[in-house]
Amino acid sequence: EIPLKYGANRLGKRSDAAMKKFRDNRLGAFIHWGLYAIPGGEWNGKMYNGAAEWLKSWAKVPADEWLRLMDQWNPEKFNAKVWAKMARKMGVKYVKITTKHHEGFCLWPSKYSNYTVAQTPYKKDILGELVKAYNDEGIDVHFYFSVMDWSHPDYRYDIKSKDDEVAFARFLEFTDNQLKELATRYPTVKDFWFDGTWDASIKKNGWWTAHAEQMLKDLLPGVTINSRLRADDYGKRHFDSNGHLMGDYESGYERRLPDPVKDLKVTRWDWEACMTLPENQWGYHKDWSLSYVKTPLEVLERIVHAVSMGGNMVVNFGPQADGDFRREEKEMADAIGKWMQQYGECIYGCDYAGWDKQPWGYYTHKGKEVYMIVFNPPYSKHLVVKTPKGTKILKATVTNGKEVAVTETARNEYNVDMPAKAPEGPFVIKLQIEENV
Ligand SMILES: C#C[C@@H]1N[C@@H](C)[C@@H](O)[C@H]1O
Repeated sequence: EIPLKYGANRLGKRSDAAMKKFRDNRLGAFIHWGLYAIPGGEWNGKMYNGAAEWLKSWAKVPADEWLRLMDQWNPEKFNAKVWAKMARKMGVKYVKITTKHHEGFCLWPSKYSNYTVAQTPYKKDILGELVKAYNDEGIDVHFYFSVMDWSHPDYRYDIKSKDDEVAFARFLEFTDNQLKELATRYPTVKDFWFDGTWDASIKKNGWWTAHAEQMLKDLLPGVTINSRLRADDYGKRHFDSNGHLMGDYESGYERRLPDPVKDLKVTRWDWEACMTLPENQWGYHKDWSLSYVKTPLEVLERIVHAVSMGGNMVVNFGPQADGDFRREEKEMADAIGKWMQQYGECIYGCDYAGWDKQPWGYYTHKGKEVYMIVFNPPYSKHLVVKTPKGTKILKATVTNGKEVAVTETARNEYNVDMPAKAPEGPFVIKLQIEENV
């Protein structure tokens, strides 16, 4: 192996309680909320169909002009308790909040920046209100933090001169200060999800990424850190130059998922995917007609797909500037919540089953049980199941406890009958199994 000073600190999955909780949570929500919610994708009368939180970039708005949006930041409908109840009803076990996105506006009153909620008409600590409200509902809070900061004069996309080096060193110190501030002000935070780490300036400072991870772990024992923060001695990201995962879980699956047959390598490590409802809108965009918007069924399938491969799924919400959510997002949260209420046991605490993928849907596994989550019921009314060598199916029940017939058709092959009255929409059959027979 290539000797590395800033490569992976650990081989294999973390096995401590904090990581187990991260893993068992399985379903999270993303909150992308910042100044970008005010223009909602429109600038000087022109609508941009790129991601709304990148509008400053699409419309080439100078930082000082963009940050003047702070004068309008006063979400009069914002109620952290209402947001937390919506998350609980959706069945998410954690929420990732954008503490600071690329624009540099901080949802907390950072003493290291003039671009924070404290300098807006709203004044109050939004992040603090949200952390308390979610925690009071038993929901873990994770912090999204963008290293790239378009508001900061010392940010550099690349390091091409001594001046760049000196400025970027100041920037990294500023970033350390903000991270320490977040960790000490909000000690119940469970995870840092870093973004905006793809520039050459970060790749050339792999040492800092390892330092930032260690600094947070010293301040918050058990905290989890995503792979996207990390760059090794040679600028390799997520996986170091020896192919080992850096950070505690892979975070490369943004708006995409590993193939359930060809990409089974992901089951060897922890990973978390995140997704948007439109094709690519994280922050609030006024006009969702500009791209396809996923149905609850399509969102559900992505959640189940991720868990079936041993990953977590985070579904994104982009609150309006007034602090309320758009109708489509409220309806989505409601629809997912109804399904999770009925079938959540096949998601929470579940993992990759290691059984061959079948066309009718997905498997998840917990203890002595394997769950079949059926999205595509076959005309044959039989669900073909192939178990690994040495594994037998003892019994199959639908969630209301009713048994369905299981017929062995060959060694390690079974037909599991569809329930006589198949429920509307994706449903779950629970298999009692016996292994090493
Ligand atoms: C690119 C990019 C960013 N990564 C996603 C999680 C959003 O924050 C988007 O703006």
